[in-house]
Amino acid sequence: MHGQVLRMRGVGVRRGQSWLVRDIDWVIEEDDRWVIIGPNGAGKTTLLRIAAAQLFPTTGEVDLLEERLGSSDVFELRPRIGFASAALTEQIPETERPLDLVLSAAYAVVGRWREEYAGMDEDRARSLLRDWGMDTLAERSFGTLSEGERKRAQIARAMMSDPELLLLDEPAAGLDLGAREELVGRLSALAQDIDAPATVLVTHHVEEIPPHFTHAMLVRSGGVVAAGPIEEALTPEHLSDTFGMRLKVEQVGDRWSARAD
Ligand SMILES: Nc1ncnc2c1ncn2[C@@H]1O[C@H](COP(=O)(O)OP(=O)(O)OP(=O)(O)O)[C@@H](O)[C@H]1O
Repeated sequence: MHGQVLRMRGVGVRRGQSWLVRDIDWVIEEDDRWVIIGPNGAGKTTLLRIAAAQLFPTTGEVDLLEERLGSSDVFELRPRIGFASAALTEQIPETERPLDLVLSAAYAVVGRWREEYAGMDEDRARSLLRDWGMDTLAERSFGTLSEGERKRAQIARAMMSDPELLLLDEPAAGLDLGAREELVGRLSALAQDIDAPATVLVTHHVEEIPPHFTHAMLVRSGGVVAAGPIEEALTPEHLSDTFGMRLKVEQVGDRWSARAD
């Protein structure tokens, strides 16, 4: 597919009297790698769930993979989108093997080609597990994996359907420094792969932004503070507005860091 993967226009989500997100305009092109940054409760997960065709906005229009959300079949759309989040991880049984976790993502994809190529699924699942450093752990039970291994198994699963859009909700949350750095390295390699899908990664920490991510959206209280090419969006002013405190932002090499000013 060429061109735009996602376009939101005037998107808002209301629950009761409050707006979880509002006035969101956002375009993702196929080669983009976005990071969404913002404090707790800013609306990051809400935006990701709309992009995953799991949540319909109260207002506005969403064009997702050349389909209009609300007038197309979400069950055909969803397999075209890879989604990994802590909420999904919690649903995985402790006894599940990573191989089956990844393999079962293929069952969501329906159609004749799927039946014809079913024999290739296990090869693809094993190859994805290898890409994410899980080849020796494919047969272990999920409950025995470290936090970092669980995250990597989830991302391998999200990639199984060869998605056109990859959504990662806080993939580095709860990881120790070594596991975080390993994940950031792998995500950076993915970001550089020209065949990789358009990607959106949600995080609270600029230190977790993998090199070669191209765009950033900063959100606060359901609204966009800044969005665009990462070096234009991720300024001290914008980050300070986003977190409601004076922050210094530094770029050292291809990594970012921030602290109170
Ligand atoms: N069904 C709901 N009804 C009312 N409020 C909700 C509902 N779902 C989420 N919210 C609220 O909407 C706001 C945005 O939630 P969201 O999960 O999108 O934020 P977030 O930026 O991902 O936060 P975090 O960083 O803590 O994960 C939060 O204040 C949350 O409490």
